[in-house]
Amino acid sequence: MTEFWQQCVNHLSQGVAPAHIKQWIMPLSPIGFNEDETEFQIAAPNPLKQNWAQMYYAPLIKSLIKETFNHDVEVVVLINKNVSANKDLTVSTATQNPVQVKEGLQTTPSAPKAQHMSQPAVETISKIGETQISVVIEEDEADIAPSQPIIAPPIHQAKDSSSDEQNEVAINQGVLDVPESKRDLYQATYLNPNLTFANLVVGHSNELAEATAKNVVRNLGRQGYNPLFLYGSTGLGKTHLMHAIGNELFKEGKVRYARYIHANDYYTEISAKMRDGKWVDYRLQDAQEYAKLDLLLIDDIQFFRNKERTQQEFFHLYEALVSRGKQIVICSDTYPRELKDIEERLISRFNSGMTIQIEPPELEMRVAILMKKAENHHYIELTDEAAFFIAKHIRSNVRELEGGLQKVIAFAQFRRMKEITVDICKEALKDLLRVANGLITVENIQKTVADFYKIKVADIYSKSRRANIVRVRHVAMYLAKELTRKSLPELGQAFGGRDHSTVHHAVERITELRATDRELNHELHVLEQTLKG
Ligand SMILES: Nc1ncnc2c1ncn2[C@@H]1O[C@H](COP(=O)(O)OP(=O)(O)OP(=O)(O)O)[C@@H](O)[C@H]1O
Repeated sequence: MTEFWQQCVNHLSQGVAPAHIKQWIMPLSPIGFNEDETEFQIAAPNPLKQNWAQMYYAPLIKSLIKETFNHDVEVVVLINKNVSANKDLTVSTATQNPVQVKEGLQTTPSAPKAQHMSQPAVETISKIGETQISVVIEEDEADIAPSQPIIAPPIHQAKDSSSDEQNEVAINQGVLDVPESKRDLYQATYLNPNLTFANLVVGHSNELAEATAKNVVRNLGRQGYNPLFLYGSTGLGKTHLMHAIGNELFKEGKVRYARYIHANDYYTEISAKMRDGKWVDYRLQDAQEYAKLDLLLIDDIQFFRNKERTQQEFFHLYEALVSRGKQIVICSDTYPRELKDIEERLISRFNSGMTIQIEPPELEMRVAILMKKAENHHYIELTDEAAFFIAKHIRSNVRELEGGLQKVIAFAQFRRMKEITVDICKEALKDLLRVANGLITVENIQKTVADFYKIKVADIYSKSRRANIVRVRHVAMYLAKELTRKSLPELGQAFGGRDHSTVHHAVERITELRATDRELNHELHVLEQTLKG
């Protein structure tokens, strides 16, 4: 058992930061097989570590058991608060470096090494109950210069899938490393190599979407999966998943010509050609190029709203691709039937493949995402309590969660603190907590906005259609959506009994304007700061 557990630890530790090993892997200990040998049980000291281990480590241990003992078992992680091993663990954090499995004990191919790796520096022996665990820590220059962006090694680095080096796309430290021969092709895809399946955290809210995305990779262009239509609110990982599909397909050599494009950029391309009198050129060249694609990934399709010419053009492209069995993946903030001002023939096509929703992540998943993102920053340690604290207070979406973590890290770095505690989070996220704790009310927003633009609060509730009043009302609605947890119907009610769609429209309008109107952006910034105190 000791030897086998050593193998498990080695396997789980590959390419993983020491802080992470110390925090997540070392606290686990083997219990053993149950009586009828259908389960291999592991003990974890608390529910968080139990969840994490069940989600990420159990499948790997299961396959290792299959490999080693040729035995199919379920791996079950149980809580045992008395895992006394925790006290005895002595994983060195003297260097904050990737851990390589000690030679001779290794049973699986080692993870690709970071480019600057030097010789092993420290060998550490840890004790779990009766089990001796050893890991060798190596020096890595990347850690010496933490200010450089470091891409997190995924918990388990993907292994190179092909022996044909010419056609191989290796994954190195979570970044797609595209061979020279394919670099131009890859660049033309506009894919982001950092958005992969390996660094996507999977939980209840996106497990179906992730599984379906992987099915698309397996069944490329197959009816029933084409198009894949992913929808959900902002910042939940739709774009990430879309890029992951593209990267995986490119890596596996299943597509040669792929393209990721935001719907608004597609529209801009088309309208620029029309404006410049180059429509014929567009149809003869650009449109032909699009039609050659093996894979089209189009983001935020709701931006096609009311853009009739773009919709027509896209319809022709869609038909050209799907009729040749080429894959299309679409993202949207809503499901196809709910899309506004989009041609019926497009909507019915969007509906004809696989439509999957991504939902906001639940607490455990938010914690897991934070832990995963914190791995990118080898020079800090995010404590379990701090991760829980952030996850409890930032619930809306992953983008905001990332923003919160960045704030906390910047705050800790500025004060030269390595360990991120709840106190640091409270201090760093003061603004955010005011919002989260409901200290900002709709009434407060209405009053502040009315004062700022020098109109009466009553005008905001009123039915007035005067342009300046409508604009101020929209700004107040936008801020109320951003800074409170009220739903759209609740906000409609708070703004003089209006329909939720009115608030939705106001939020969309101000969001769009804010991206282009610097003055409005500045005003909103001032208002946000005033309201957050
Ligand atoms: N499950 C996840 N695991 C890891 N990172 C995630 C996950 N979900 C989202 N993210 C990260 O959160 C950020 C926002 O995600 P993304 O841009 O994919 O959201 P989106 O749903 O496309 O939002 P929008 O509709 O606003 O475009 C990205 O940095 C992404 O990598």
